[in-house]
Amino acid sequence: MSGARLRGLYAITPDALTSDPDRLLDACAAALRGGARLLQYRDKRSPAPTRLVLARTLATLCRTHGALLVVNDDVRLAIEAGAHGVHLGAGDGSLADARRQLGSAAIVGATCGNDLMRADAAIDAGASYVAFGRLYPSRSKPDAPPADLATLTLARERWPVAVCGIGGITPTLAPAVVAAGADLVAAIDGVFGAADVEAAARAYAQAFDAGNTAVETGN
Ligand SMILES: Cc1ncc(COP(=O)(O)OP(=O)(O)O)c(N)n1
Ligand SMILES: Cc1nc(C(=O)O)sc1CCOP(=O)(O)O
Ligand SMILES: [Mg+2]
Repeated sequence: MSGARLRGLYAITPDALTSDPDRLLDACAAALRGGARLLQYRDKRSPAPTRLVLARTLATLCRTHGALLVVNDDVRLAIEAGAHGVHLGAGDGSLADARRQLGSAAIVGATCGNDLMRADAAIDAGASYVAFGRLYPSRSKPDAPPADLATLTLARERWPVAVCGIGGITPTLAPAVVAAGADLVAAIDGVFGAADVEAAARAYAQAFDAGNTAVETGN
């Protein structure tokens, strides 16, 4: 599936579950059953051996569901785990080096804030998608600087690579993000903070259904 266009719900693992692998794996399985197309393993707390075991298990789980695993921050872990790719922010190392190490079929995602020039440089360096956020107030990352839906629209018009929106996106807000031009809607709390993770993921996935016009701007 790596060669296919990236589109759909992009669920990102929450800090709250990284210390409880069984609950983490159950919640990720539910998100994938609900229709998440990409899963990001984002774990800044666990020791390296635990992260390798979890990343390998999540890569297998994603394959079982026809989905893709992206590892946050760590190219080496992505390779060792057999993940489909990596997501890198400004301080996480070179996108071009990641592309070289992972190969042409891998996913290499880049944090771009609200900055189209950063996106331009990321695409030149080989990014598969460019992520803009935070679009709404975020409980998971409250200090992330704000970004506009209009930036998604400009990026969508300008480049052929996938455009990702992130930050405070709930299932209710997802249709507005897709309407603005997002190919990928990334979310932590809206998926994994839900009482029913599978149902929440399904609600996000519906934002990508043709003809969904249930746009709520959140403003
Ligand atoms: C899809 C997606 N977009 C943005 C980020 C943020 O990455 P970064 O700026 O490196 O911050 P951390 O997530 O590492 O705290 C992301 N992880 N995923
Ligand atoms: C990890 C992350 N990066 C962001 C950015 O703007 O770059 S916002 C964010 C948190 C996303 O979680 P939630 O869906 O719970 O707001
Ligand atoms: Mg990072």
